[in-house]
Amino acid sequence: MAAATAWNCVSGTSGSYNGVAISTNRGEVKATALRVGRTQMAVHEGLRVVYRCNARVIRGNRIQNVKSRKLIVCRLGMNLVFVAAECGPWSKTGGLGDVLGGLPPAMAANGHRVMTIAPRYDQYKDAWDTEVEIELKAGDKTEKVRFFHCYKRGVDRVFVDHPMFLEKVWGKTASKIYGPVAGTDYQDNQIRFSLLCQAALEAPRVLNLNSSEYFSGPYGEDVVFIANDWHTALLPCYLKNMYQTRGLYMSAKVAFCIHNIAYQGRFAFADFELLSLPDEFKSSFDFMDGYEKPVKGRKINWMKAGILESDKILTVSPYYAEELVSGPDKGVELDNIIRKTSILGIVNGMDVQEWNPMTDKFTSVKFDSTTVMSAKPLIKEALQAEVGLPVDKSIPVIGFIGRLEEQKGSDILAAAIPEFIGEDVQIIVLGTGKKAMEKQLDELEIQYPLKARGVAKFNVKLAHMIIAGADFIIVPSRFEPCGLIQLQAMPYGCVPIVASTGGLVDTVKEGYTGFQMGAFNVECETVDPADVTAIATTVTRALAVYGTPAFSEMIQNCMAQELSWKKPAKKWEEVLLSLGVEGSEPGIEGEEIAPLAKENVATP
Ligand SMILES: Nc1ncnc2c1ncn2[C@@H]1O[C@H](COP(=O)(O)OP(=O)(O)O[C@H]2O[C@H](CO)[C@@H](O)[C@H](O)[C@H]2O)[C@@H](O)[C@H]1O
Ligand SMILES: OC[C@H]1O[C@H](O[C@H]2[C@H](O)[C@@H](O)[C@@H](O[C@H]3[C@H](O)[C@@H](O)[C@@H](O)O[C@@H]3CO)O[C@@H]2CO)[C@H](O)[C@@H](O)[C@@H]1O
Repeated sequence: MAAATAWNCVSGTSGSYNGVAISTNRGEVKATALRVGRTQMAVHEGLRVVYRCNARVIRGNRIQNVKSRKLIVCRLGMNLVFVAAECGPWSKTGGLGDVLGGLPPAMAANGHRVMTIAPRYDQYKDAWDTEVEIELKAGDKTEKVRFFHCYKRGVDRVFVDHPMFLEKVWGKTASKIYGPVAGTDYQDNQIRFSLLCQAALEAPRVLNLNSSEYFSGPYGEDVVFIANDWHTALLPCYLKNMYQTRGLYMSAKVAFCIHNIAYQGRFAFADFELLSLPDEFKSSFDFMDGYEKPVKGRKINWMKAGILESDKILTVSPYYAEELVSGPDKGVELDNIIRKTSILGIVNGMDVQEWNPMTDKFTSVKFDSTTVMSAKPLIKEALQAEVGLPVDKSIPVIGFIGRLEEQKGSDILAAAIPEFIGEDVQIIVLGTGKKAMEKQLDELEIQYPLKARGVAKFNVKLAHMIIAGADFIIVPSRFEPCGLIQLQAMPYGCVPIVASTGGLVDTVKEGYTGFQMGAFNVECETVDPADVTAIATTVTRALAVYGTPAFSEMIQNCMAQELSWKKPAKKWEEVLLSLGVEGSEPGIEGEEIAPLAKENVATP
């Protein structure tokens, strides 16, 4: 066993252990510090990351087993600040909120100090006023923002309070985060998200956070910011222009993660004046396209600037990373920019506490891989009864859950249903979004009363019932950066039928854990007849396997996978460490610090 670098036992049973290695019940750890009890760790050569575990302390040729739950092995770790417009469960329109809910606790579990910063859209009952108020520039005005805070699952959850967030969304639903209705944006979104980025840069310096048993005081300046999607693209610009020019945050770095390149934040070129940035940044924002919206011709493009000004560009699956640089169609005209910077894809994890068939609070029967074959038919009957379809456990049921936008291909599915509905099958479609697509859902029941149901609602309970009771989940996306639905479905033995795009390629193996339909036409204005045929033929193929031993095997393959945030978090750690922020060190392998907090669940 290798000797560890300097480490220290701050208090408790055993004195000082300088210069030894320890092995823990989570594998060998080269400890850089050791702590016993709740005593706040005195910073020892900058070491402050702590973790509960049992440990075997090896001192020369003597091995000492220390079985205290209070024993904490410490390594340096990193200070991580995630910034986003959504943060589940407090705010969510879709997968972005889920990622901000799940990845930060997984990073904290590995011993890093982790903060998320998102707007305060509502009077969250678990987040308290820190009474820290700062003044920020917003266009030609000065605005005061306050920070609210709570500490959950090992993460400092920080919420930026300003009427531009709270007044617009409070009392309404989380789908109003970006605009009054799907497809329409608030006029002042640029000011709103400029405030978010500026506040995010202040938070690590001004907030004196002490809720954690393991950390205290402000995060300081040696931090990695993880900016997510276009709303946070100003952050690297402000970091350079407002701080580093003053000698602040000199070693801080920004990783920019693209969750969906379809939304880039394109605005009139003249709006650059609103951003409180000097002209030297103009070229990073400068963008020409052939579209008339929001204005004809030259524009600013927030995401382009975020990509160019950040230190590392990531996205949410390796295959999507390839698609983004493949050409203007899939890179949505930023392919040339991303080719310059390069990009890395890490597949998302999913919330294994919420999506667990053994503990699911929305299903009457709990199951695992040994009981799935007898449990699923019972849940299927409950599902059929819930949506008003004929109750018959022998009929294969296909589910769809998703935002009703062209991305998700619900319009292609609607066109394909007549092609396969003659088979012995039922289909249940759940989603909200564009009104025309919601109407398509309403029509399903009229057209196929005994076979199909469309539910135009955001309904978490029904989403769980579909995933637990349906035999297949269909994901006919034109493009899909990662996709969480197929991840959520597989632990329930709900076999995915997916378009071959983005993360759906990385996470669903043809014939092993699901069925691939081939890549669809990414043109959003048309429904390509070839894609309609691909859905119909693949569904027919899947239905032919239903009920056979091969299908049981697929169910087992799906359920055997480890789809939590654990593995992705390790990959994220590797990338963020490579940015070389002062004082950063790897964490350790750990379990989540506290159970899932579900006090504020946003329902768009
Ligand atoms: N009507 C409804 N009722 C209840 N629950 C519903 C629902 N509609 C959707 N959901 C839930 O919302 C989430 C949607 O996840 P997706 O991965 O499909 O995200 P989305 O496309 O929004 O996000 C983007 O970001 C994520 C995260 O990076 C990427 O996975 C994805 O490809 C990218 O497009 C899931 O948790 C799902 O269960
Ligand atoms: O989780 C779902 C997606 O949520 C985010 O996307 C939002 C996007 O960032 C916003 O700009 C807005 O998008 C609208 C767009 O601005 C507007 O021009 C028009 O095209 O309609 C769009 C939809 O209303 O809302 C999006 C959420 O609906 C997140 O950034 C994505 O990664 C997620 O996929």
